[in-house]
Amino acid sequence: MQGWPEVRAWRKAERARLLAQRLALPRAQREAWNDAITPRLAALLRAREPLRTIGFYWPFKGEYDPRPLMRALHDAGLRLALPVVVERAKPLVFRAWWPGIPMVPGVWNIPVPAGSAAVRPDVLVAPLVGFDARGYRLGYGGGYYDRTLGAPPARPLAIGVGFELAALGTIHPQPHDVPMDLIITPERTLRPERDAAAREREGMGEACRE
Ligand SMILES: Nc1nc2c(c(=O)[nH]1)N(C=O)[C@@H](CNc1ccc(C(=O)N[C@@H](CCC(=O)O)C(=O)O)cc1)CN2
Ligand SMILES: Nc1ncnc2c1ncn2[C@@H]1O[C@H](COP(=O)(O)OP(=O)(O)OP(=O)(O)O)[C@@H](O)[C@H]1O
Repeated sequence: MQGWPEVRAWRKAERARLLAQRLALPRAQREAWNDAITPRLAALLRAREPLRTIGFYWPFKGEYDPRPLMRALHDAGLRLALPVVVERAKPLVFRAWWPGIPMVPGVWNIPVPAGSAAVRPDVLVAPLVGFDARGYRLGYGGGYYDRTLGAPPARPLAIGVGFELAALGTIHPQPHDVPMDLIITPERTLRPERDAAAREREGMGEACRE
């Protein structure tokens, strides 16, 4: 693939294909996959304690639905937040969320908390339209998560969540793309950094074997 115009066109087509596939899933299939993701994500977050604030999202277009987990984490005393597009082509702002807080429609009519305080999540759970084994994520094309993760000062731990049908060989990463630290699907947890190091070691092991 040559250059960004070609990659951008390819991403646009892949996005459309993956979204159509996801939206066509029978509800029971989606629910089964959601139910498989929730305990994996919960265990992963528990292993990372102490956590202060977790940035989630309000699902749309057939994304993994994190709301049952959000309620459970809230009851367990964690602080939660939801993304708000405050300005086009700027990082997302996260606003505190708790069960029952009034919501208003944001961009694309995705509900956002009405007027709660802006907070800085130390973990971001990001929905995936597509992903690759190196942890790169394909979203809706706004670049919002890339900008949010690329913005100083402290980079939150980034966890991508999606279904296996979103797996791609490569998303043709560009300089602006920020890889996820972890990716969770109903079937596996990818740790791109660690997996790459393991592949490297195996390769070396092969070469060094007497
Ligand atoms: N559930 C959920 N909430 C979320 C996100 C998400 O991915 N999932 N976001 C994660 O980012 C933010 C909203 N994302 C957006 C991404 C793109 C555009 C947008 O305007 N897209 C252009 C197309 C861009 C292009 O293809 O060049 C458009 O529709 O015209 C708007 C919002 C915040 N909330
Ligand atoms: N840090 C950044 N600074 C400037 N432009 C950026 C930055 N990150 C992304 N962009 C721009 O935003 C667009 C993002 O396209 P890309 O295909 O990477 O989106 P995406 O990762 O699918 O979107 P999203 O993160 O909103 O789900 C590109 O036009 C890119 O040039």
